[in-house]
Amino acid sequence: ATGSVVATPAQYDAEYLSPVSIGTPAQTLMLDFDTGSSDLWVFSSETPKSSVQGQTVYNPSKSSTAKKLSGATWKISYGDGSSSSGSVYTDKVTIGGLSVSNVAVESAQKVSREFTAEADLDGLLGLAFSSINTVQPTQQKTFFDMAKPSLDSAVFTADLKYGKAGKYNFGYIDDSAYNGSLTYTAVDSSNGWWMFTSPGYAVGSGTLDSTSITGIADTGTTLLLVPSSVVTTYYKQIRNARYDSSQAGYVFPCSTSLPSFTYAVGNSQIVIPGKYINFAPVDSAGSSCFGGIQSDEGIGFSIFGDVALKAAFVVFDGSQSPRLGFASK
Ligand SMILES: O=C(CN1CCCCC1)Nc1ccc2c(c1)OCO2
Repeated sequence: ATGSVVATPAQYDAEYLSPVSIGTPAQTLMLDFDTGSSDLWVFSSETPKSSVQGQTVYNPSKSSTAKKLSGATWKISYGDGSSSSGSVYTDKVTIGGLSVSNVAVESAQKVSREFTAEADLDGLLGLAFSSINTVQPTQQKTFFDMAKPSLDSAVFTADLKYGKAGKYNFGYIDDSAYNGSLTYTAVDSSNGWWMFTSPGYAVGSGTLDSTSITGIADTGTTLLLVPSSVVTTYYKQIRNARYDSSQAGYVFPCSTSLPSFTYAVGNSQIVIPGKYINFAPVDSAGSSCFGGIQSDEGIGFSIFGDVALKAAFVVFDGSQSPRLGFASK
């Protein structure tokens, strides 16, 4: 089996949302596919009304295929400080024509204010390793792990785009979606993430600096978060860029033309065009813009978020020895 679903950007490409059908008859919600976590959770009929502001909710009592996972609970907090928690059902989940039965659908009984404020986001679909799923007392498998036995190939691919709809595919690699060839690189999944080491980077047309960057391929994080030495080197190339402590990041005039940022993958390179690194205006006047490359200070590793991933076609290979494949496009 295979599946293919659109990934539509929201809020200046801050997140990408995909339609997911849950239950019988189908209840379709817009979920944020997150390769940085491993819980499929949704706004639901159990979410306090005061916490639901525009989201579409999943109602298990209206699904003939829903089953309560008795005694199971979940609780998750993300690097940006947001969090959610609740109860667990199993139900049929269909993504882009790919149907999987008995998938753990985690019903939110609490969500933090960041999620309430995100009217377009109805939940998350975790695509990291099942070893970091938060359901207790019985840890649950991700949608991808549940689908794997039925897939033509044990892979999914992320083809996110700048300011327009991209795609997530399951079970196959669309060789027409990228240029040249895929370069595969080793993954350390021991902490549950798609972690890899980029052997170097370059700013603009400069030569490759062989400072390696170890981080996770994370579709759920908006920006590229890298060591401060790399951040400093990048913004040093931009006359009017400065660190704005009130924004806790580098900003520059929105009219600035930005240098590209290149990250190495094995012996090949992915070039992030400068315009991808102008993330969003920090003020309504739109005079000052927030950089798409910021520091990974305090995280413990770097994060190749959407700013980095949307410059590539990325294969998440979930075979016996997981690996990541990158190609330019
Ligand atoms: O929290 C996230 C991504 N997260 C995915 C689920 C929705 C809410 C955002 N990323 C993240 C991860 C580490 C961080 C960080 C942000 O800010 C500082 O460290």
